[in-house]
Amino acid sequence: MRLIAENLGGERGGEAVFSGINFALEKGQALIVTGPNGAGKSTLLRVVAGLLPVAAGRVHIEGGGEDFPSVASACHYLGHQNAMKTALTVTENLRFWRDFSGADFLRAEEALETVGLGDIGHLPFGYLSTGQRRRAAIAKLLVSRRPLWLLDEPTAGLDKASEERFAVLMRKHLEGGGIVVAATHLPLGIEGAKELRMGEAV
Ligand SMILES: Nc1ncnc2c1ncn2[C@@H]1O[C@H](COP(=O)(O)OP(=O)(O)OP(=O)(O)O)[C@@H](O)[C@H]1O
Repeated sequence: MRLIAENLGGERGGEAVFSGINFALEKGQALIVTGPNGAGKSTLLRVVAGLLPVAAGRVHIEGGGEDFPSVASACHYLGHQNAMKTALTVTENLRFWRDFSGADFLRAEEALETVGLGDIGHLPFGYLSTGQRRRAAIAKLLVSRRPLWLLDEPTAGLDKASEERFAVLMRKHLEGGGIVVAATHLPLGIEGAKELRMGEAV
């Protein structure tokens, strides 16, 4: 399976934010997207995920077969907002995402154990600290099996131990043939990742 962007352009509010983006990622490869605030990293991830329209060029999956014919069907998108309902418990939120995304992987309880939140699944998501919310959102990546992880500043708000735990999860995902595209200002602990630096030319 490959993720390919060809001459990709994106815009916000009718203004071009980036253009001419090209990359091709094979199974097991990661792309780290860097650049200053406002460079268009989040916009790029949202365009790739299909949450914003493509303004120019195209982005597609090759060799995804029947299970993953499109980027949208192949990806987990982890945005700045954690996409969890504050009034539902952490476990209820993860069960929702497991049902919604299909391709069951870990159970909600197992995913929470994996991110070190095994004892707070019963709490409403709204009670969690910033870092705990991020860890619960990371657990969302583990409740259904999707090969492409699109991650927007995934480690923002995480303590050192959680950062390291997340690096292990990403490495496992890559070793299992997954693909990662991550926008970040911080090192993510993945060796051999490609880098795309944005904000230098539009
Ligand atoms: N809804 C919107 N309408 C108009 N312009 C927008 C909208 N959302 C974002 N922008 C603009 O698009 C540009 C790119 O923003 P984006 O969030 O993609 O940058 P970023 O590289 O992810 O920044 P950061 O490092 O601060 O997260 C910015 O100039 C921003 O002001």
